[in-house]
Amino acid sequence: MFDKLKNAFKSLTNTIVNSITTTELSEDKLNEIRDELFMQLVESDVAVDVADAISNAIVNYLRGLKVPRFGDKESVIKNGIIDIMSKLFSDIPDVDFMSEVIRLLQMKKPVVLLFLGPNGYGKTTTIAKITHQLMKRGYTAVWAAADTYRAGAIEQLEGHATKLGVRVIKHGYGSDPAAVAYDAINHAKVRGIDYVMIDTAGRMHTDINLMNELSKIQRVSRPDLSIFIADALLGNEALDIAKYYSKYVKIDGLIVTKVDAYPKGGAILTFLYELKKPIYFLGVGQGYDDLRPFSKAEFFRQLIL
Ligand SMILES: Nc1nc2c(ncn2[C@@H]2O[C@H](COP(=O)(O)OP(=O)(O)OP(=O)(O)O)[C@@H](O)[C@H]2O)c(=O)[nH]1
Repeated sequence: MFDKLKNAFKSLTNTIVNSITTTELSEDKLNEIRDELFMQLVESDVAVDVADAISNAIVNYLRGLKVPRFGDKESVIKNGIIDIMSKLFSDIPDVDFMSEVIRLLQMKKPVVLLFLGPNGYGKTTTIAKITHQLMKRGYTAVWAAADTYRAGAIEQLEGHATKLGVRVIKHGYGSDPAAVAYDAINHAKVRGIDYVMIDTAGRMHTDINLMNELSKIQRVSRPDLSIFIADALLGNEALDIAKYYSKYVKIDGLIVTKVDAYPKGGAILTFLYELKKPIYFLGVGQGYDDLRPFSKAEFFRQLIL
């Protein structure tokens, strides 16, 4: 995964290892390294501002750096770059999603999870994947079919629900989605169900009615976590949409889908840097087990080591 982004860091390390000696790198060489890294990051789908911040931070680290003549240059440099990346992204927490939702359940029941994002980004599939993970650990869930707008949305949710053996709380199309969410939470309270997953509509994101609708669902259901589903393949578009959503609804964290079909990898750095929200999982396929917990530290190690 992320081959293009990994190659960008690999060629960066190679250039540095081949140029750095016991003397410092010249300003000309540093500029060359910065420009080359910037280009490769942008080609790997990292947004321009983010590519700029990363290449500047790395060049600042290299300025004045000397490595011992017989030292292991490569590992000094790789670890240095990991350190710089960790500092640059230090204001975004790493959250272990499963531990967090299980911790929340010690304090209240049901735990309410709200899923947000445009149509087709993978909301429904992700709800099914997370439910499957929770059910494997012995927890119970109910789903709220709060996309009462798009024809077929309820049936699509029910398709996954049948496979997993989950109850779907639904009203008719055109009904108030906040009422569906409210009913699902009550259902869970009465039956002692652990988790409520709320599926929401994702039609044209600039639709102000949709934003008001989502904001009402959030007010009524008071979710413990509101999760934006971001499609990796749609990088910058997904970023703009997430920013737009966040003017109207609170977003606690992200799940990035379709990473299996996305060798570039750069959108992950862009989402982290621009949105300053934790990424809980990466979606890596269409099956229910195709969900990988995400950790920044691990991601940087994968890219650089
Ligand atoms: N390869 C891959 N496909 C995925 C992933 N997540 C979702 N998909 C596929 O993306 C398509 C859209 O996913 P849905 O879950 O239907 O998306 P949605 O956001 O609920 O969209 P609507 O149903 O249009 O509201 C489906 O074909 C999924 O199987 C993933 O991580 N990897």
